[in-house]
Amino acid sequence: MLANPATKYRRATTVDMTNRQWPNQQIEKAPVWLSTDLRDGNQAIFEPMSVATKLRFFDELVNVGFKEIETGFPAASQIDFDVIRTLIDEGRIPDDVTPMVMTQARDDLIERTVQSVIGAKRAIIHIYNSTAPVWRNTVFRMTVPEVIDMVRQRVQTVKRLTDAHPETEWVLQYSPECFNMTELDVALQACNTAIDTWNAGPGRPIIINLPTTVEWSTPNVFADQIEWMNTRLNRRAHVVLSVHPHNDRGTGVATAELAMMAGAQRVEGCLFGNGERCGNVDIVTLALNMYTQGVHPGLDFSNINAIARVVEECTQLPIHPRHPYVGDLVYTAFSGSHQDAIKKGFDKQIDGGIWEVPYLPIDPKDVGRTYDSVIRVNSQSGKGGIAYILEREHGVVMPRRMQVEFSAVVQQESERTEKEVSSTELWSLFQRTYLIATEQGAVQTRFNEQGGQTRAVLKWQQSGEAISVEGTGNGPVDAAVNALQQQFGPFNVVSYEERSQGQGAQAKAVCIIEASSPDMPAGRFGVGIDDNIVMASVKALMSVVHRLGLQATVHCAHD
Ligand SMILES: CC(=O)SCCNC(=O)CCNC(=O)[C@H](O)C(C)(C)COP(=O)(O)OP(=O)(O)OC[C@H]1O[C@@H](n2cnc3c(N)ncnc32)[C@H](O)[C@@H]1OP(=O)(O)O
Ligand SMILES: CC(C)C(=O)C(=O)O
Repeated sequence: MLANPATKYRRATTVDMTNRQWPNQQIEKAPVWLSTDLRDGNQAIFEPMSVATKLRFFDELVNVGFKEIETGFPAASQIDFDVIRTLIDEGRIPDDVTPMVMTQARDDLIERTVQSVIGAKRAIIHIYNSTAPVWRNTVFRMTVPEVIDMVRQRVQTVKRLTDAHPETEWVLQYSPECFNMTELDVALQACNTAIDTWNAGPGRPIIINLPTTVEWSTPNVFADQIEWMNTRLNRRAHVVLSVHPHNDRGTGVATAELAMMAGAQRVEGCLFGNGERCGNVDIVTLALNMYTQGVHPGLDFSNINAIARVVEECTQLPIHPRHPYVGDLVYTAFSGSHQDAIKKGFDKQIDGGIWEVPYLPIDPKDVGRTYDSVIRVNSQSGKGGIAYILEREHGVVMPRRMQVEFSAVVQQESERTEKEVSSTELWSLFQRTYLIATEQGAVQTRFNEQGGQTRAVLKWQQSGEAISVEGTGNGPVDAAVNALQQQFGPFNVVSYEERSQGQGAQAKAVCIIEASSPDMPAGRFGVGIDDNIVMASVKALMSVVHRLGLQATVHCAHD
């Protein structure tokens, strides 16, 4: 890299404006969306799409809700010509959808382009030429007046060819390519020439499409450029002002959003930001950004994964796991404080209420995603996330102090393995920690009432010995505690919770007991799960005794 990049790179020209309006605007309604997936997107992939693939993609775009779709560059490729002809000849374009075809501003190409859409109900002919100084001087080797004259002549060609087919409703789209790098007065002259030559007016609509062909400035400069044009275009009421942002600086979405605030009525882009170099603006992100501001974008992403799979198959390009709204990881929190906040947010979230779950800007369900992987556990995770998974996937609701206790166990495990702890592994760790003692040696119990007291007899095998203990108390749990104290010495039940796991006939009782002992005054938790509530409590007691590290002190009543 250079010590002084200013010797090599020119800074974008700012717009001299004192009364800019766009910073005070908000995006209040959806723009007209044009998908250029089949044109700009198709220009940017290893293997351009076949006719069949393009037709499949077109159907998907219609399903998503696009009303304008650029199907290709028919004068450049037979495939693109065949696609648009198939769509028209087979009546595959819904009445409310308008196809667009693109061409350079060259007579021979325009002629073939118009031929490709003869017979369409409505069609947009899109012509472009670059207006920026480097292109004028290097590619076209033309002066400004010569470039303007080229625009006039090519629009006349489109007009002449389309006027011969009044059965189609024709729309002209003119793009001054590299608009963002063009002197504003030159861009305005080119656009107004197109507008006037087309004779835009009632029944003769025109789209003026202003691209950031190669993104060059901060988005606020582009917004200024759009506002400047918006207030100066001829016949403004008959012009649809469109933008076509690219993403070379990684600010394509911001550029489009500020442009909409500055007066853009239409946005061209691709699903998931495919397109030349760093992509066209990502229409999915733009649309869902609007949605999460409470403005419906008019596009339907309620099954975003299915759409993503179609796009991946058609483009043969994978979508990044962190891609906004759709990436595999974008609804997942690994870090403890995020997990804790998300769990609390879910607990508090009211069905049908304003969405207020921390760290999740959108309810994953609105785009057809589940809550399954919202929380994943690794060494960065904390108690909240672990508790969330155990509760959601295994129906175990841990009391707060137990969450702290178990998260230390999980932390140790994930640091030992240096890996994520899956939900299955988490459950197995939970079982090894809390349930193993009771599952290994099945306890047999007998309870009966004696003079208003409950008498408990507990039997189990321990190190090959059959143990049997007895105790009385004011209920089965109290009696069982007293019986176990005979065997293990004193311990004190600090808290007791019982809930059901599952529903209906399959439901089980989950009992969680916290107990302390003279050697472990801070206490430990034990868990018992059983079809029977009392049995779950006894198992939880056996578990907590084991976790307190209590050893048999008295061997009583051996069978
Ligand atoms: C920013 C964008 O995405 S714009 C879209 C770009 N997409 C494409 O180009 C894909 C399809 N294009 C193609 O396949 C080819 O360019 C074709 C088939 C259309 C034309 O191919 P060719 O006739 O071989 O010409 P080629 O592409 O090399 O064009 C160069 C000529 O066109 C001129 N030209 C380039 N762009 C334009 C334009 N927008 N309007 C008018 N003339 C143009 C150049 O000045 C050059 O003229 P010259 O030969 O007199 O110097
Ligand atoms: C709108 C056209 C010319 C385009 O693809 C671009 O400028 O990026």
